[in-house]
Amino acid sequence: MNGTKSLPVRPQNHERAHSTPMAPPFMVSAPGKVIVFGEHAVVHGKAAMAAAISLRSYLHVTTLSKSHRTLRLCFPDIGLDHTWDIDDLPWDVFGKSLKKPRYYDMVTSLDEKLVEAMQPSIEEVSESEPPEKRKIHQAAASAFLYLFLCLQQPTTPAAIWVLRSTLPIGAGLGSSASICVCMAAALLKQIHVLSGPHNDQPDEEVETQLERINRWAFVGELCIHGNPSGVDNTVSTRGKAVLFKRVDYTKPPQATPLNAFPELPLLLVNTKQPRSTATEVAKVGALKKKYPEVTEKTLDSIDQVTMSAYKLITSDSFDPKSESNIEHLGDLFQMNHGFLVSLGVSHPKLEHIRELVDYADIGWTKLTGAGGGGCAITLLKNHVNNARLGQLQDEFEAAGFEEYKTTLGGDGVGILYPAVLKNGSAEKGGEEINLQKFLRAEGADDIERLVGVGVREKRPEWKFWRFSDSS
Ligand SMILES: Nc1ncnc2c1ncn2[C@@H]1O[C@H](COP(=O)(O)OP(=O)(O)O)[C@@H](O)[C@H]1O
Ligand SMILES: C[C@@](O)(CCOP(=O)(O)O)CC(=O)O
Repeated sequence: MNGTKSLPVRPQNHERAHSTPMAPPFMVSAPGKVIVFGEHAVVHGKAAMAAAISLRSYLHVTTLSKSHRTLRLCFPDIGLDHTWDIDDLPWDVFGKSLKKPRYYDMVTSLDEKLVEAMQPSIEEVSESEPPEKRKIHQAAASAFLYLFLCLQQPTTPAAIWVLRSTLPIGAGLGSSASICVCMAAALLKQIHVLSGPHNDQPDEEVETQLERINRWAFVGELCIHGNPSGVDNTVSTRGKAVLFKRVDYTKPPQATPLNAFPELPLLLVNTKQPRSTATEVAKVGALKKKYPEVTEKTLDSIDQVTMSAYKLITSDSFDPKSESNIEHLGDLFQMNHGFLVSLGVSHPKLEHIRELVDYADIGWTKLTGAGGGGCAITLLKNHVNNARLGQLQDEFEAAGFEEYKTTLGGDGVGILYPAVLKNGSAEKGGEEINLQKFLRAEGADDIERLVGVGVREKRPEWKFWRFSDSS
């Protein structure tokens, strides 16, 4: 079935009239991240340090009555609107040659038979779009469909899935991981295999839920960019900050929480140069194949930088207000960036940001995420002159870059069930967030205002799986 062409798309009136929702609409949200140290090296078994940011994805699920048999994806950020008939999906691949995975299984690679069986359903997505756009649509649709087929049944109720994000897409801030975490959590919630989240949930139970979501989010990431390390989905699921390492892909990764991640004075700047994580990761893979020894040594050096930063940040004496501590961390930023340049994943626009900061002499810059464009982070020196900073920000703007205001170390995946917020609303019982309202929100600020998890204001209706010792 082809999707509607014009967006934003709302259900037709007759669609609404015939739909007696079986379950209330609900929402799921998960954050993006910045990799502070160790991108790319982490794909090759080295350590990385990453923190959740306050920019997030939001997924809204409306279950339809039994008279409907459709599965509709409405992802307006990328202009995707596609509807499948649930009965046309390749359910019969399971049981023949392929055992259907269970929701608690650990899946670490994509099954070629399932990928192949899904192909006709993916081929019909955005047929009339230009190839580049179609690729973006098909990547997101494949991640969803793969998880849907693995986790749900042919008898699953019809639903409309609306996804919106306040994250820039393909800019190194983990947009793909945050949407995969949302999809995995919502699909698991729909089949009632998640307990909570609720206050006083024992830590072991919290761990089980987060692990379950994270495993499936990783599978979604496999569909979008082929060879993910898992750091992005891990920090997006768990929130806060983590030191992450995955040596053996058949086992869960090591993720050491960094609950007391320091409040670092960071600038986050987007070159707006589009690139794909898959391409950048493949570049490093090719370099390693061509020059195994030198590349391995460079990756090892990045590992040492990351571990050195970890030691520094977690030492009792670390104080972000201390000039020498910040300078130490800044030197590590500079070294990490240099190694990434030598791996070939920088971009002239990223170098331009670094040069502007270097000329202003107010901090240390490194690319963050896959590079090749996307974002850079700058660690500011203490006592930076405001006028100088303002001038630098003007220079960023003049170069066509965009700066984001964000805080580090927030909550991971959260659920709003049902999709109702008090919002100081006069509506009895609170304001119901239906999909029309969600689709009408214009831009990131409006999305935050309507359904944001509450970085600026308290939104207690959003629930998170939190450990007892996390502040
Ligand atoms: N808001 C969104 N809506 C739909 N798809 C998205 C969204 N954000 C990310 N994606 C999917 O993720 C892909 C970007 O992934 P990637 O190249 O890894 O970039 P990033 O560094 O932002 O994670 C997009 O091509 C698209 O398929
Ligand atoms: C380059 C890498 O280390 C980070 C990619 O981050 P992003 O997709 O650019 O946000 C890849 C990975 O860890 O899977």
